[in-house]
This record gives sequence, structure tokens and C-alpha cells, in this order.
Amino acid sequence: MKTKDLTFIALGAAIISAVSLLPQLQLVGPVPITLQMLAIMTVSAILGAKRGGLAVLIFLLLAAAGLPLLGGKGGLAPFVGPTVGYLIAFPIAGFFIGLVAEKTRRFLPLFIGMLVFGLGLVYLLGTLGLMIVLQLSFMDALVINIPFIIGDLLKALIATTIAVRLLPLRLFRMA
Ligand SMILES: O=C(O)CCCC[C@@H]1SC[C@@H]2NC(=O)N[C@@H]21
Repeated sequence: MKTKDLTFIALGAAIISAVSLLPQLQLVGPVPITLQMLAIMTVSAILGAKRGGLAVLIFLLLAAAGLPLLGGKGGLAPFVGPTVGYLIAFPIAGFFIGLVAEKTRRFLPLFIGMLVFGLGLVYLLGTLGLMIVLQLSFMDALVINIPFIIGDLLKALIATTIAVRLLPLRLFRMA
């Protein structure tokens, strides 16, 4: 990996971290509405699988190291809390969204990739985390995701729109 790639990974992690500092909306239940997935989907699509996944991983390491990036909290507590499944899903989703973006720059396939990995996979692992930490049934944990769907669809739409405009410029291609 070249210096240029490392710079983009650091930049990606910084963007995701900056967005994660924005206030979260705790409507009902244990999981907040956040803009994290908007940043993760956009950065990963632009940087590709390896660099996107690593950028998300560094963001999580910064949070684990104590930066208040997860609802104003940092340290290890969020990684054993109700949202742990979402946190585990973030870099995996980033990797696969990046992989899809490496294969296509067309809007529809990339948008579908965002839906499958940015929503589907994140909700699935998030649900499993909720089941384990809060001792809920699969259905009780799954319904906790319902309030996020419209907002997350919008985030996927925005991330795809940004990515399909930036990818053809080849600004961020691998060094
Ligand atoms: O800060 C955390 O501890 C992680 C919060 C995870 C929030 C999830 S991500 C997918 C879904 N969409 C949202 O806006 N919130 C949840």
C-alpha cells in the first residue's frame, strides 16, 4: 500500500469520525438515529473495498481508544453495549460496498449494493447484537430497526449519488 492510499484511508477515517461527532437522535429504544452510515457508505464506495474497510476500522479503533465518537462516548463500553452488532457490521459493510463500487460505477447496482450491505447486513448483525446483549427474541430485536429504514434509504441514495459522480473522476484510484 502506497503513501497515497494511507492518506486516503486516514482522510476517510477522519470524515467518518467527524460525522460521528454530530449529535445522535435517540427516539425510542436503545439504538440512536445517526449519520454514521451516510459517511461509511460514501467513503467506502469512493475508496474501494480494502481502503474503505480499513478507514471504518480505524474509526472504530479511535472510538475504542477513547475518542467520543459513539453517541458522545468512547472506550470499550460501546463495544459490549446494545449497538455492538452495528459496530461489528460497519467495517464489513464498508468492505463490501467498496467491492461493489470497484466493479461498477452505475447508479442502480451501487445503490442495490448499499441496500444489501449498508442496510441489510448492518440491520442483521445489529439485530443479532441486540438479541445477545438485551436478551431479546429475533423478531423483537429486528423491529427496533424499523424507524431507521426511511432515513437509511435516503443515506444510501445520497451516498450513491455522490459516489457515481466522484468515481469517474478517478481522483481516489489506488496508487
Ligand atoms: O454509535 C453507535 O454505538 C452505533 C449506532 C448504530 C446506529 C444504527 S446504524 C444503522 C441504523 N441507522 C441509524 O440511523 N441508526 C442505526
